[in-house]
Formats: sequence, structure tokens, C-alpha cells
Amino acid sequence: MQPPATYVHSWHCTLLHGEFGVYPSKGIRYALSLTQTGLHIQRLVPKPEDDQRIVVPILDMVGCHTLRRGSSDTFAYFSIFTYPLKKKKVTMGSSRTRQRTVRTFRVDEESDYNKNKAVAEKWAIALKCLIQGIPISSETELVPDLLPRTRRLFLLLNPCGGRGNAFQQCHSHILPMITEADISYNLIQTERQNHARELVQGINLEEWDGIIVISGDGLLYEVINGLMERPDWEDAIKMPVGILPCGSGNALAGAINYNAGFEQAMGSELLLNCILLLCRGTVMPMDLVSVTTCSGTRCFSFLSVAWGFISDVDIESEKYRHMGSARFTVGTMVRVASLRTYKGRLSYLPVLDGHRPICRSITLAANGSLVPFQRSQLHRTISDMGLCEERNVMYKRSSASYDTNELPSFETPSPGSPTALHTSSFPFDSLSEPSNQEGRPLHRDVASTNHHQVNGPKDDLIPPLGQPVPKTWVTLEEDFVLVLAIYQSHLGADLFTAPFSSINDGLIHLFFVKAGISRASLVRLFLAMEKGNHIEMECPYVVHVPARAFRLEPLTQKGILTVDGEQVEYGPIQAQMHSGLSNLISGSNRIMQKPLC
Ligand SMILES: Nc1ncnc2c1ncn2[C@@H]1O[C@H](COP(=O)(O)OP(=O)(O)OP(=O)(O)O)[C@@H](O)[C@H]1O
Repeated sequence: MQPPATYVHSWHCTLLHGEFGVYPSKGIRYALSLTQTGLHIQRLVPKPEDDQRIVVPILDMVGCHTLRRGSSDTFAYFSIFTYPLKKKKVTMGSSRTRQRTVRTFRVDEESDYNKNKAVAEKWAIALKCLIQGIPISSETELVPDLLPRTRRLFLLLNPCGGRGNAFQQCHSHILPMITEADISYNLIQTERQNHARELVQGINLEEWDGIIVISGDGLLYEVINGLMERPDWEDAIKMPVGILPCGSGNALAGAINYNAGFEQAMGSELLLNCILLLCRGTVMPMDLVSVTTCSGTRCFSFLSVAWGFISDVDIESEKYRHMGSARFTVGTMVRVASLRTYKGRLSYLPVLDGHRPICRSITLAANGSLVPFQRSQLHRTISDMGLCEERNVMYKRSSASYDTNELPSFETPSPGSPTALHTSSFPFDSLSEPSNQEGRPLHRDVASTNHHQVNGPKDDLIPPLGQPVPKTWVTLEEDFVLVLAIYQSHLGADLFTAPFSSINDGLIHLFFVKAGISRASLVRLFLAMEKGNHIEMECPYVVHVPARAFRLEPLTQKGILTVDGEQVEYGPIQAQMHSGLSNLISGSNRIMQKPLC
């Protein structure tokens, strides 16, 4: 990660310098120089044959502890805990993994322990400040007051998430690393669906600096909605939340990993990256979308609303849960083999760029092979409707700026009001009741059925579900293979679905695939999505539109709708963006503060 050009000089200036022994002592001595971005280690004794230096990036560090060996020892020690990324040779090629490395330095300049201890503490304070993104310079007096009080995290672990190995991951990686980062915690194992939702409704906000789910996206969905159900929701939703990926999809973890500038990762590499970022602890606003289902129930979503192919695969693949993320691959193959289409009406409030709506299409050749980016048929279709100029809009990651739409605002009806809709008034059914192979009931029920969310900011962009959408909205009636509204870059840790999306860009990215797409093209689309390459493709059947609000009215009677991967009641559904409503522990230092050096 590069510092801003104007700060390059100060970025490399030395904050601290010293010469130390090591533990265990083998007569080796090092010169250490600390800069804003790394610790430079130069061996002094025995003298190296060539001028080799090791640079340990601050980004690889989780913490630093000071130590003493015994009361008679006059030396003080400081240990630095790092997790550098190492390449590992495996049978077929190589893979990456983070390996714990501890370096302990001996402060032995003085014959008085207290003087050596003061030096060791100074180094520990400086390192901790840099890890946590607290600005320091060579002029800063390195005193303990620079550091915030010990962070206290409320950890919620779902023993049934993903492959069911969250408990094992917690003991082998998570707890050791956060202890090295001086984080105190309370760990609770969830016992059933909605347990996390209930727990966060009862916590004292003053007692915690963050709520972390050790699970998949489903548990975070419960936490966010539990916070929104509190009478003090305005304060509660500002509680920083975080995720340590132990689920199947791990979409938000994929987005956090990408936001931090790491390479796309899965499994324990992704988990270790996310623990590292949690230890840094920096917080950023995260967009939430309020979703209203046909009964008038409102819930808050941080990831996606899906209908058709994606929600079918998500829910129908529950029976392959033991496979971890591979369950989605199997589910995709099954669903491709018996491809369904769904008739529906999709309306959306487009985002204006210089007062022009933006849309893009992705084109595959008729035979399903990738072709260079061209103007697509669908582009023309929309342009002909006077909705969009014929042009290709390329998005830059986190640099897009759009005009605010000036639109009338609407009152949202309370769930009991005459305009609110009720499930019974819609002739819709869920396509499938989730069940596993053995026929045992699954832990997933249709989410939020019993939760009427009344709190939260007003949905001022959408009229009540029973009323028509404003004339300024775009409405399409189509046979769809899928409709997806996503507001994170990733739909799964290895599904880089919206590369132009960022955690707080205030945009709902609507993707839809129309009936007519060949099975081969659909498979290619999902394969290309792994690396985000689908964006370079053109396909007349695949469209992306940024929006601020949308309404989806299924006209096919049976189907599955999901919000953040959780099944919700089937029927008309609508949603509106509430930008930056929550806070996410992203650990990212992308918005760097000017160093005071
Ligand atoms: N002890 C438990 N037993 C059964 N289900 C539980 C338990 N604790 C939580 N749950 C439920 O498990 C569901 C799935 O959890 P989660 O989403 O975290 O994992 P996942 O589905 O494997 O991952 P992802 O959502 O990333 O695909 C949640 O809806 C949650 O309510």
C-alpha cells in the first residue's frame, strides 16, 4: 500500500532507532529503525557478508508485548508478533499462507532494569500506535496515554456456520492473535437461529468497542437487525461490527479483504487476513439497505437481495453444507442443469451521473465465448427508450461520485397501516422448504418472519409497496434468470461480483440476467466472476445498473427471495439505500492521515 506522494519523504523518516540483542541470546545484535510503514532490521554482530536488511511491514504485525525474564535480570525485552504471507509448496503448484513469527529483542544498554524497561515500552507504544493507525512522529513523546484503552470485543461464534469448524479456528488462530493485540473479549457460542439477534438487543453498548461474528454473513445479518430492533437503535447501529469468516460464502470478509488491498483469498488465508485487520481495528462507515417485504416487514441488509438463480442455489445447496464453499459450485451445476426463468417486474431509481442515468451491459458471444467489450444490444434498447446514452461507463474503484437525485420523499407506512401489504394477500409460495439430506430440520427458517422492523431512518425514496413507483423510475417487465441487488464488491469470498462497489459508496448495484442466456454463457459468467473479469465481457442478457432504490414484483408464483443469503417471505419486495448507516471494523488504512514526522 503506497502512502500519498506528498508524504513520501516523511513516510520513510525514522521514528525510532536503537541497537539491541535478541532472545534467546546467541551473541547476535541488531540495529532497528522504525518508520511509518515498517521495522528495518539490520544485523550488526556477527557482521553479515553482504548488506542485507529485513523490513517487517507494519501491516503484518498484530501487537507488541514487553517482558522481563526474572526479578534479578536487568535486561528488558519486547516481542513483536507478525504474520507475514509465505508461499507454500503444495502437490500441484503453490499456495499462500500467513505464518506466525515472533521476534524478541533485548534492551541491554543500561545496568538499571527500569531504564531498559522504559526503552522497551517506548518501542512497544510506537509499534502499537502504528499498528492501530494512531499518528505519531519522531517528535511525539511516546507515553502510554497515546494508546486507547484496551479494546473490548463481544465475540459471537456460530458452531454451525460453514463446515462447522469455527470453534477450532477460534482456538487455533483467533483467540491467540487477538490476545497478542491486547484485545479483551467475551466469547459466546450461539445456540440457535436468532440467538445472536436476541443477545445484541440486551447488551450494554457502553461496555463494548465492537461486536464480531465468527461465522458467515447470516450471523452478521442477525446482529445488524438485532441492533436496529433496539429502542436506542440510532446509537446501537453505530457500534462497530466485524466478521471473522467461518461461514460458507463469506462475502463481507471478501469485501473487507479487497478493501484492504490484499489479494483475493479463501479459507485460512482469508481468515488470517481478517484477524490481522481486526487487530488494527480501524473503523469505516458501511452502507445499509432497508428492505421491505410483502408483509410490510422491514429489515436491514449489508450485502444483497437475490431472486432466481442465485437465491435458488444459496438455499437449495443447504443440503451440501458439509462441503463448505464448494456447496455453491455443486448447487450451481444442479441449477444450471435445470435452468428456470422467472417472470417479474423490476423498477428502480437510477443513479444520475451528471444528470444522465448510468447502465452497462456485459456481453458474451452467442456461443458463450468471451468477446472484447462492445456496445451491446441492450444498451441500445435502453437508449432507445430515452433512458440512457449509448456509452460504456467504466467504474473506478471507490472514486465514483454521483449527483444526489432530487426526488419527492414518501412516508413509509407502519406495518399495521392500511397501505401495508400482508403475505396472505399475495398468491406466492416459496419454491422450496429448506431441508437437509437426512430430513432433519435446518437451522435456517425464513428470516425475519416474526420480526416487524419498525425502527430505522425513514425510507424517503420509495412509496409504500401498494402504491405505484414514481414516474422518474425505470420499470422493466421481463423473464429473468436472476435479479441481484448487491452493495459489496463480493457475493462470496471468491465471487468478485461488483468490482466497482465499495463498502460505503451509497450505491445499490442491480444486476439482472434475462431469459435467453445459454447455459454455457451462464457458466462462463460465473467462472469469470471469480476474478471480476465478467465486467470486461459483454452479454445482451446481462445488465448492471447502479440505483438508490428498487422494487421487485415477482409475477411467477413460486420462488425464493433472499436478503444477505437468508430466505425471506416470497412476494413483492423493495429496498432503499441508507448510506453509511452502520460502522464496520475494516482495519483498512486507505484513508491515511498525514504523518506528523
Ligand atoms: N447454534 C446454532 N445452531 C443452528 N443454527 C445456528 C446456530 N447459531 C446460528 N445459527 C444460524 O446459522 C445460520 C447460518 O449461519 P451463517 O450465515 O453465519 O453461516 P453460513 O450460512 O455457513 O455462511 P454464509 O452466510 O457466509 O454463507 C444463521 O441464520 C444463524 O441464525
